[in-house]
Amino acid sequence: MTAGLSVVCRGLVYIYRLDGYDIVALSGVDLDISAGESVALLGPSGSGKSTLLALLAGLLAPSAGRLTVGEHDLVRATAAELQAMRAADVGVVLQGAGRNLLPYLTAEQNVRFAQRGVPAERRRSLPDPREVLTTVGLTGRGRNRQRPQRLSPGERQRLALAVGLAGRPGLLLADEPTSQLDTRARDEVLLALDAVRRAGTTVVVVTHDPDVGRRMGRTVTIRDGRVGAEGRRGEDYAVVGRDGTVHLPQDVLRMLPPGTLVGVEPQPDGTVLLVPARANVEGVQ
Ligand SMILES: Nc1ncnc2c1ncn2[C@@H]1O[C@H](COP(=O)(O)OP(=O)(O)OP(=O)(O)O)[C@@H](O)[C@H]1O
Repeated sequence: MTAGLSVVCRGLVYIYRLDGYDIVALSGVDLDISAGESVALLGPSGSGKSTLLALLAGLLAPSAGRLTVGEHDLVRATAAELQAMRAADVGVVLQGAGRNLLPYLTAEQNVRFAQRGVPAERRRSLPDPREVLTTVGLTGRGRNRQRPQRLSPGERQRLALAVGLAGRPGLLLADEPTSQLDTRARDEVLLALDAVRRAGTTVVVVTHDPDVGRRMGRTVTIRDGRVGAEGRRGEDYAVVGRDGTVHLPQDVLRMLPPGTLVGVEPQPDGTVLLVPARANVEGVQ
């Protein structure tokens, strides 16, 4: 078993500075992920998913707010501490399997190479590369001795996962691990992610694929740089932001387009009614 790492984001902000302009990619993310939990990050293009993943990986430093991964405070950490965290505790699988792999090494050598980055005192307790390949279903038929080019797209993606897992991280982050795969290859990757989860690793996956979301147990939808909605055990919820705003689901937004005046009426049974103002009410257009 691997000791999964928890994640805490509080009012997390990230601003890109580009040609003198500020681009606010994350505008106050509040998110708790428990040790060993698996979460799919969903959301429209440009909503900030990849930026959040890069912050969790310690590849970007927060502009404001709080962020901890296990015992690591990623706001206070020095560059050397972040590097040590990445080497020992966090596995990152970049979008596009090939970007994670060295083409001239075999599958087994790719995993072994990734293990070299782990601090020496931890390296002794790492699993054999073949064991890591077994976790992602990549054993048999001599696949451990194949170079990435000789593997199928699904196998390559699973090898990329194995490379991310090589150092037995407490947190695995994967950006779009099932994109550009056919249904069968995608199912193989999902099975591999199930195995990673069962081993106790915390898993955060950025995806556009609703099936991946369903499989992960919990979905977190990023909208306009913050958590807009969550799905848990098949139920969908809007999330109240720290400023009291709520992103309404699309079907409700069609009934209450932006600019609609609504009365917010708490009910005795604990529910809350949103009542659109009638257009003929005096003073209300
Ligand atoms: N390197 C960068 N420099 C400037 N702005 C950036 C940079 N990377 C992302 N952005 C901007 O930050 C915002 C969030 O981008 P991000 O890539 O995190 O979103 P995303 O949800 O992952 O999108 P996608 O699903 O298309 O990958 C967008 O407005 C994007 O244009």
